[in-house]
Amino acid sequence: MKLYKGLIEATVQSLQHIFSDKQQADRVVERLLKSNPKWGARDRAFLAENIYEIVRWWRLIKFSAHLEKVTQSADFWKIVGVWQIIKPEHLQLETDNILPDWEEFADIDLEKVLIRYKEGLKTRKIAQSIPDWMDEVGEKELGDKWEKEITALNHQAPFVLRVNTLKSDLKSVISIFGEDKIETVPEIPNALVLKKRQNVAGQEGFKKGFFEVQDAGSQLIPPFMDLHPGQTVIDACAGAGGKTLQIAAILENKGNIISLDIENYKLEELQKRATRNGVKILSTGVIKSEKTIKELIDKADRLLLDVPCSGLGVLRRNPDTKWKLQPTFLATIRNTQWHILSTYSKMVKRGGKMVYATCSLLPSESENQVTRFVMEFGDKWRLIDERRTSTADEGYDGFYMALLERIK
Ligand SMILES: C[S@@+](CC[C@H](N)C(=O)[O-])C[C@H]1O[C@@H](n2cnc3c(N)ncnc32)[C@H](O)[C@@H]1O
Repeated sequence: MKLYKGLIEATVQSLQHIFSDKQQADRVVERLLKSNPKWGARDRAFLAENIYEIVRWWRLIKFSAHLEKVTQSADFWKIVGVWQIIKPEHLQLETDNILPDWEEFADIDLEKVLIRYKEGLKTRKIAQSIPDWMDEVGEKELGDKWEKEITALNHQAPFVLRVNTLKSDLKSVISIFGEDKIETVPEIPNALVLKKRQNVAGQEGFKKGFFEVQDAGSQLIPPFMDLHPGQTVIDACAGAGGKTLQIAAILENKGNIISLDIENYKLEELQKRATRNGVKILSTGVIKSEKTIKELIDKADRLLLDVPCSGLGVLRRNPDTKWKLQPTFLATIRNTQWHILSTYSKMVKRGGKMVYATCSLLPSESENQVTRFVMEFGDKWRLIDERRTSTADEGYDGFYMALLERIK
């Protein structure tokens, strides 16, 4: 594709916001596209894809560009230029005609870039573009599985919808997009994969709440909770409520859902989404202190603990996590997870069930927390089932879920 200077300039500025100003990549892209409504679909796709792919392959590009640090505007231009050379579809072209004759690209030597790129491919942490510490933790915790998972997590995620059965059905949503543009997912009855990424938020069907955007792996979690209409369900780390909405659909709007979080703005977003989705059984509450939890002791038939985590299982969607996550955060978040699991579990009534879930690949955030819980609270709880999804083997985001029953 011919490179347009305006688009490359916008890419450079966006990367500066992400790496120098530490802004979130998805917000930067969203703002960029919103503030330039005149750009056509092709330009928008080019920008979003280039920015995300450069964030994903940042270390490999930096290495290929022979850059120690990327701080000045000229460094960012070089990064964008080098990416044009090593991006897979251009590597296949075997042409030396990739970069336009712009002064910003003047010191990029294609031959040198390709030699350095090939050298980088020999070392996993450079080839897969991850920080040293992440490669060490991944290898230590996952052994041989690490390489194939991190490789799979470096591909663009599929674009998955969940049909909202409170307002629509599979057939109707398929007909909105056209049978040739969408695929079903055999294991997940209400999941649909759009073959081509598109902005669905502006569509009538979305505004009417007929479907939501939700990864297939995430859609496996609410059905894992053994839900039945009429139950009282607490979603204790609800965020903006992707899973709350699905729980409401499984309950057929019968029963009660109490969605909690420590962040009020997320619950406000959930309320808006719930209205759009036709959810009638939801109340929300901000967790300000332990009091909120104490008031709900023994109240829940089902509890979902979709705990905060490293997010290593969803790197396909949030590649900037690679560069923002710090090893010290892992220790802190494990403590938070343990606190949530050991104290919030009291909200489940006797005979009730809870699901502990993470979007992390690491056993230390997932299996090991549940093993510890069963060791310490085995007189009251039993583990019924566990599941881990694999991006490499199944194509879903990397989730972990454990179903536990309160027996006493
Ligand atoms: C993995 S996200 C939840 C995603 C959400 N369940 C969904 O399906 O969209 C974890 C959430 O836990 C919240 N959180 C962090 N610490 C918490 C705590 N101590 N108690 C409850 N929620 C917490 C975060 O604000 C975040 O929204």
